[in-house]
Amino acid sequence: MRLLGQALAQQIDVELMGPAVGFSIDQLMELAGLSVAQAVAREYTPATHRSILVCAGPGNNGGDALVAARHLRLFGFAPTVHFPKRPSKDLFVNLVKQCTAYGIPFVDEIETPLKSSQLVLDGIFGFSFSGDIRAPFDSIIRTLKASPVPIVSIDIPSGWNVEHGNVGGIGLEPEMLVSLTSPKMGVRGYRFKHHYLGGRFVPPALAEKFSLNLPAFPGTDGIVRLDDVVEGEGPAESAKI
Ligand SMILES: NC(=O)C1=CN([C@@H]2O[C@H](COP(=O)(O)OP(=O)(O)OC[C@H]3O[C@@H](n4cnc5c(N)ncnc54)[C@H](O)[C@@H]3O)[C@@H](O)[C@H]2O)[C@H](O)CC1
Ligand SMILES: [K+]
Repeated sequence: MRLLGQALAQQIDVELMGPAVGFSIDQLMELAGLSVAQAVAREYTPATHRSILVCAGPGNNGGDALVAARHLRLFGFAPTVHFPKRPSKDLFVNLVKQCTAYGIPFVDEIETPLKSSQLVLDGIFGFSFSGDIRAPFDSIIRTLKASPVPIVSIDIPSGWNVEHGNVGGIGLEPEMLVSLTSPKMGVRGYRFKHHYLGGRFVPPALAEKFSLNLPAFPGTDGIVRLDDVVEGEGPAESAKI
């Protein structure tokens, strides 16, 4: 598999939504979030991990988390969402509306709900994260790091540099990662307890164009388990596993 740097991940995103392919962000986000919920349900059950604290950030990684929350609710889990910085775009307003219609509560702080959660879903930052973690996400990430509740991260653990990984150890340390499109360079060399690839939406011609070398998704599944340590070599943008 080709590991993606920040620029390449963003370029593929742009091409997916460009004139040649024609996806809308809503479509991609729905498929991404559904695959995250399916991967969570593959590894955890409502009997043991019913209460899930979903932390949604200010970008599309947060949108994926809101979509996943909605599907997790239908799969028998009880998500609670913390979404402190909400974009004004219709897409996000409607995702909040949908969660509310599904009876999913929104909370203003995470300390209390974290104590009664069995799992955290990390949709704080994705492939556009860079620089030092700004408020309020700095304290959210600190609180999550200090908690024993296991974390599932969407696309890349939040706080990790997309290309260089957990620089300074400031990022989350999830037990599960659901990479979307293809794993990011920052996770090279790490072994997660569970690592899945989701986001089964890349047209074969685009995968070919970028030499993504994606694994086969079994049957009709939207997810595939990646068992190996994420390895890769070569310069930025061209690392492979
Ligand atoms: N093709 C795909 O794989 C798809 C992936 N999806 C998901 O989208 C995210 C990437 O979304 P994007 O909106 O580009 O960015 P982020 O979610 O990473 O967040 C940007 C957001 O965060 C703010 N920010 C950046 N750095 C910091 C910082 N240091 N401190 C505080 N805030 C920061 C920034 O200002 C923005 O507001 C990808 O990872 C997938 O999860 C799509 O859903 C579908 C297609
Ligand atoms: K994340």
